[in-house]
Amino acid sequence: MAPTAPTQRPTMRHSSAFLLPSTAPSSPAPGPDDAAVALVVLNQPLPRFAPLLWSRAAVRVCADGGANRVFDGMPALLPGQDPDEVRASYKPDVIKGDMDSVRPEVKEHYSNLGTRIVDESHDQDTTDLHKCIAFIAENYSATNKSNLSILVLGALGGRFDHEMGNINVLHLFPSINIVLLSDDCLIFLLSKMHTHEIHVEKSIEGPHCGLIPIGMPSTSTTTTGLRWNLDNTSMSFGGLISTSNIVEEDKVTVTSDSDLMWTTSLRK
Ligand SMILES: Nc1ncnc2c1ncn2[C@@H]1O[C@H](COP(=O)(O)OP(=O)(O)OP(=O)(O)O)[C@@H](O)[C@H]1O
Ligand SMILES: Cc1ncc(C[n+]2csc(CCO)c2C)c(N)n1
Repeated sequence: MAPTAPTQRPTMRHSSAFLLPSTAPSSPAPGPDDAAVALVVLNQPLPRFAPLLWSRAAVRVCADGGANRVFDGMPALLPGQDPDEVRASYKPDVIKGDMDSVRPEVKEHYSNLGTRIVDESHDQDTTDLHKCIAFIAENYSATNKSNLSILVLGALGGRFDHEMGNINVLHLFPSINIVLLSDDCLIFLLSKMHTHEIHVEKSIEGPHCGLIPIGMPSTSTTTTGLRWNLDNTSMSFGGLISTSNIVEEDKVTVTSDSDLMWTTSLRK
């Protein structure tokens, strides 16, 4: 009998070029071949790069109290500009959630500017972030979704139950490229269906990184480009997980028999 061919997975490429300033010499602002960006703002302090990502996004959605953060936080991040003008130009397309956190005057302000308000207070089983991702997924056709990145601002560094709920959303929508962001780090999911090529933008991210089997153990993970690479290695909670690892090369590759969370630190 002929030997079985090793499983070949298609390669998926990842890059955080969306965080590069437009003036960066190595990389221009995203062009027509780049993924479309949808932005979701959560109810946490806005990261410093919020105005940049806002300007790159095709659609901007606030999860409930995330609208307060845009209303209060964008003028604070743009101190040279008139706060009223900032509030007029940084207008969310949608505010969605169970509406127990957005302040009435903030809701009124954006509603008057034409923001769509989607009140789902009847649903107490899904989080506001889940509701926002579902909204974006429903409003993008299947073909567009493969070319869509959803960037989630304020997803980490707050309440632990919220952080875990935010990470669960990555697993609820495994076929959508979702990146959880804070001022300090980013996280995305690496599906076991692909080999992953992660292009690390060293001017803005690293050197610290982690590769974490969050849903179930991995019996075999292989990497290149890290200081402590895995070579057909098992990972599980209670055993080895790869934290405090270091990115050594511009390109990191990961192949695993389980979905893994990839995280890198962001430079200040
Ligand atoms: N402390 C936090 N840490 C991490 N994420 C947060 C935190 N607070 C809010 N979020 C995120 O922002 C979203 C909107 O939060 P908001 O405070 O408006 O409503 P909530 O009632 O606390 O959240 P939910 O309705 O989802 O339980 C949440 O779904 C969550 O994703
Ligand atoms: C088993 C279980 N645990 C917690 C909640 C509470 N909860 C989860 S999402 C959500 C909506 C918040 O906008 C709320 C209240 C639930 N429903 N079911």
